[in-house]
Amino acid sequence: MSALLLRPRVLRAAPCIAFQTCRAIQTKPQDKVAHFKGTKGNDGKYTVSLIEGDGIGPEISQSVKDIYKAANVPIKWHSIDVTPVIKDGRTVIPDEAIESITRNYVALKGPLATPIGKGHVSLNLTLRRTFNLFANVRPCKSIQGYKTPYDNVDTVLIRENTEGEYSGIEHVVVDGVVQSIKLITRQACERVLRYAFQYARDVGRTKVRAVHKATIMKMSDGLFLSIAREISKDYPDIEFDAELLDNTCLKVVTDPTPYNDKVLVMPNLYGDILSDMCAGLIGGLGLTPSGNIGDECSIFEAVHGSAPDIAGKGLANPTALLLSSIMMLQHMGLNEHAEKIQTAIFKVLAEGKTITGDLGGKAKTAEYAEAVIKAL
Ligand SMILES: NC(=O)C1=CN([C@@H]2O[C@H](COP(=O)(O)OP(=O)(O)OC[C@H]3O[C@@H](n4cnc5c(N)ncnc54)[C@H](O)[C@@H]3O)[C@@H](O)[C@H]2O)C=CC1
Ligand SMILES: O=C(O)CCC(=O)C(=O)O
Repeated sequence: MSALLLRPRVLRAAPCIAFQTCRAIQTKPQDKVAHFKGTKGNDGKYTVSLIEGDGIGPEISQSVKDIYKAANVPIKWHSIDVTPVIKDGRTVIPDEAIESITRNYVALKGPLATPIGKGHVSLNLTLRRTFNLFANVRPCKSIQGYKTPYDNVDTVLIRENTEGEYSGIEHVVVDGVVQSIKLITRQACERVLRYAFQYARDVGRTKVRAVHKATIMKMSDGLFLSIAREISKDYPDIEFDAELLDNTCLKVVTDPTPYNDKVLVMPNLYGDILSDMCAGLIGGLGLTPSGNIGDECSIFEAVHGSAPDIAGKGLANPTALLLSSIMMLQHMGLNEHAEKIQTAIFKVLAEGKTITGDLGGKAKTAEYAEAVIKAL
């Protein structure tokens, strides 16, 4: 049944946190049972849908596949093609791809490029909407041994993932005047906010902070904020406050430490931008993972895009996609495998001998992956 049809009482049920966490992603392991619905096949393996993606996507996906094979992770990849098709005048994901993710409940996705100012709609956004992936969880934690201006960044940002500024409702009013609508619904606010409070509780973060611009967007962000206040009453153990987005940006880059005990939750666009900013604090987009979480399926992907400037040169850092896959393994309850691979990644990064160019090293993507395999 469409979530839109659910009665409010059902919507208010606390969402189950979709994945367990460990050192890279968070500071404290969770004890909550993941709600991954997939089951192993007769061969003892899970099937995971894999979208290799555009630009650097195939290169970094290859690293994940190589490392998983070496680590004997009980996963079979089902590669799917999401080249868009037009159906009834709308750009949609091919049925086979939708069926694969629906069947497997989980996917790992490389970056998908979107044409600028023309062409097809974003397939990233289409996937999030198709599968109702309402919360985008973006943790960002300093890598031990990799020196940046701050060595204690540990932010967790949860972004509303299906509407807001990315609703895709745009039209020409008259020649020279266009309108893009920021759509905010109570239903989408409630589910992502409740998820954020529950997430904070489950991972031992004591505060939830709503990031907004309700001073300007009094109705849309105003609704988000007022629902955040309402929901906070159901979580008396979690401190709640709110902060204007511009102030958050200033404070995070001035001193990220006060954000280490918080979960930041916000409308779609703010989360997109703020997460890139946080990535900059720990060494860049080559390092930050994310999970698009839904009630049925979840899709894990790096925060970064297709990096056309370095695509096809073997220069990409696969760590962000690898850490996204670690979030995926935790979501699937494959914690030992997650821990083993993650430990190897951090060992290689901390040693600093075989790191990629974005981190100041000289290693090619495949050499880095080989070093991780040796460290397993
Ligand atoms: N979730 C997704 O699939 C996303 C897709 N995109 C798409 O990606 C395309 C390019 O967007 P950009 O704005 O250039 O952002 P981008 O994230 O692709 O690249 C920004 C900068 O970060 C670097 N970078 C990114 N990932 C890296 C990695 N793994 N290793 C080393 N360096 C890395 C790039 O070389 C570039 O200099 C666009 O078509 C956009 O629509 C952008 C963001 C997210
Ligand atoms: O779909 C795109 O082109 C980029 C989307 C993006 O940056 C994101 O939402 O993470």
